[in-house]
Amino acid sequence: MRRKLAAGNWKMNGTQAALGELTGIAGAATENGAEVLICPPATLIAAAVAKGAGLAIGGQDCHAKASGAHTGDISAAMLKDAGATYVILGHSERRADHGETDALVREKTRAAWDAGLTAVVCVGETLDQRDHANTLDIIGGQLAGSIPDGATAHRLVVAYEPVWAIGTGKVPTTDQIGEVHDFIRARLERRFGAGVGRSTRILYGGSVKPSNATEIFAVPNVDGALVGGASLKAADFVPIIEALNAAAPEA
Ligand SMILES: O=C[C@H](O)COP(=O)(O)O
Repeated sequence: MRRKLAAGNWKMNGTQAALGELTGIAGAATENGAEVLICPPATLIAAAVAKGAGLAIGGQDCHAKASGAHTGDISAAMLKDAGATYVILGHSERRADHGETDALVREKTRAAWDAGLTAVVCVGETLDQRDHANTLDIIGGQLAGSIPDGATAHRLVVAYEPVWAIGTGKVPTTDQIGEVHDFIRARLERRFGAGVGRSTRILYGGSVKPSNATEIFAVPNVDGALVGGASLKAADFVPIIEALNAAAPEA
């Protein structure tokens, strides 16, 4: 059985004052419900671990190397040392802003696994790619290129985030989400075997809000969400967690 996952990506938002939101968010995390993950800026990870009892805390990126002369970067082991258990990798904003390729994301994922972190590997098509009916080819290529051999359901989560849906208020239809999630599930089963493929969680991300969460979580093979803007405030994120808790478990 796949435990559902409500993941919040705070991106480059938040100072110490933002940690006050964690109390309300943690209040919605129950032992038998969805796992709740918050990925704050790196500066807040240790404090979030201290304050966010009942929450998993993650990083938003890590370097591919374990240590060395890489000014400004953070290794997977450093995230782990600060108390993180997850790290988001290959987010489209990093692919766009920092030129991250599938090959680099694969190296980072390997580094995350070596440090004992669960990697949330992001994939997603641009609007132009969707308009040219290339969505599944793009997703298939990103999956093949960004995930190293040796995946397990414990150390891998896949997040499907259409680039055109991030922060735009535009959301794919439930049929479009379902098509991509079914495709990702099939690719994971084909490459890593039925056991790993069926037990790996696949999140949807892109303009998830309290108003659309229930509909999205009813789509088969949607095991939760990677939420940006609506994870910054407990008042927005808690109803999303509750919608996930209310969603039927996967068949
Ligand atoms: O990582 C989160 C996604 O980029 C979604 O962001 P958003 O919920 O603000 O659209």
